[in-house]
Amino acid sequence: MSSSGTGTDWIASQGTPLRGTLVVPGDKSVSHRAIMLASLADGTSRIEGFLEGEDARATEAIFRRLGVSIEAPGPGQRVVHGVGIDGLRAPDGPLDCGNAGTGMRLLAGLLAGQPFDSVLVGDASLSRRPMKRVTVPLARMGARIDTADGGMPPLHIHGGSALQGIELVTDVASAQVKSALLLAGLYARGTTTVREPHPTRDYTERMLQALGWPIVFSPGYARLEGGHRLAARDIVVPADFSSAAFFIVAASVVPGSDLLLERVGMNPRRTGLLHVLRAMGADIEETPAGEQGGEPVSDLRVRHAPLRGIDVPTEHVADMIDEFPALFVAAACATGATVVSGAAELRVKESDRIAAMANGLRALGVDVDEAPDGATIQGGAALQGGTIESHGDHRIAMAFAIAAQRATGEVRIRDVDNVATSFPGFDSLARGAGFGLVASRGA
Ligand SMILES: O=C(O)C1=C[C@@H](OP(=O)(O)O)[C@@H](O)[C@H](O)C1
Ligand SMILES: C=C(OP(=O)(O)O)C(=O)O
Repeated sequence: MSSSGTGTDWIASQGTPLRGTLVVPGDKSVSHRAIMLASLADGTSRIEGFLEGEDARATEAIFRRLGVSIEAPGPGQRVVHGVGIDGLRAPDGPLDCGNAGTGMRLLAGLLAGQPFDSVLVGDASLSRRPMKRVTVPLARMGARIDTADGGMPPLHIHGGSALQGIELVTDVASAQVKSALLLAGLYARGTTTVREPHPTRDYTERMLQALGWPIVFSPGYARLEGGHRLAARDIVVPADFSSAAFFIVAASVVPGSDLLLERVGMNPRRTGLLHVLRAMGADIEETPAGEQGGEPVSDLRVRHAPLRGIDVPTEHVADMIDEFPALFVAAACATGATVVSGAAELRVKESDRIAAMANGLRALGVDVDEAPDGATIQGGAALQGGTIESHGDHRIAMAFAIAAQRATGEVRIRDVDNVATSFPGFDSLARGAGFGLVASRGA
């Protein structure tokens, strides 16, 4: 997605207290994996709650190009006719991952094990994101992948390599890297073992197990061997915690709010934001609502509460990696300073999220000090109106839509089309809950 400002803008301003009951769309991480693993399974899998966002749809389109028949009988529904672990066929051209780091990195591992060549490309933002984190360890397994200069996409993956299972310790805490190695491990001789510096989301491991592939895993550790098969199974995708996070923060910071978010996915590797917000004084009542697709889900009732700044414990960073844009806004609305550290990964997401949030908050009158791996946000000052660059990053755009609900003037958020990658319909859901938010042609 371009960051030139030629797309849609939002004009956001204070609305009413946030009230009502919301269900946010399906989890992006689970949706990518559901398409991938159902495609490789023997038999037909039905997916419910599939995220109708551009990232997950890009992965779906890629598997169609790889010869998998996927029906879409209704919104959020997919019927995937699996071709079996060795059933993918060579694509007739480059495969477009769109804006999705998850799609490209997981596919790098999966396609490295195929007998055919493939090329993975992405949009302008994805084309600037680092891929050596997957290509270097995959090369140690025997994969042959060429990148552009500096380890950037496109990825030219040479098929027909004999992969060898090895033990790898990842340099960064990244579920994408871990998953790429495990997916290559499906095609490797012997055992692939991955250890992580901090535990990350384990959806790949859980879904492999649910589809019958023997795997041993615990936080920060996963081990599997090649040579098995996957059995088709129906998959229910829970609501995405990272999408719910914007409403959790919004209801916390807008006075008078009382919002119920129903059946939110509560995988413990995703919910770091809840610990941090509660430590800041947030009022979040959690009622377990059973399981969906093997994941715990809860109803979350969030009421406005005064927040105070904290030092964010680094142990929570990996468990809230996509929630920092929203957290920066909570910090700006809290009294006192909030210190974020150990979060250098934020600099290599869809945008440099530390710089994008620091610059945007400064434009609204907030004092922010940047560090290489985080920032100190001085909360408590009244937020002003202003113009914000989203840098074509969905999470930056949504974070500033929340900030605007506390601003004294109008906030123009530029270039918000990218929100459709993870949260299609965010603006209408937000307006329904009480946000002041209208779309406008980019100025
Ligand atoms: O595995 C996944 O589905 C994801 C892992 C995280 O990325 P990293 O693995 O780069 O931390 C996260 O930021 C991304 O939105 C989704
Ligand atoms: C970083 C994200 O996704 P991806 O890496 O898949 O582009 C995100 O959704 O915030």
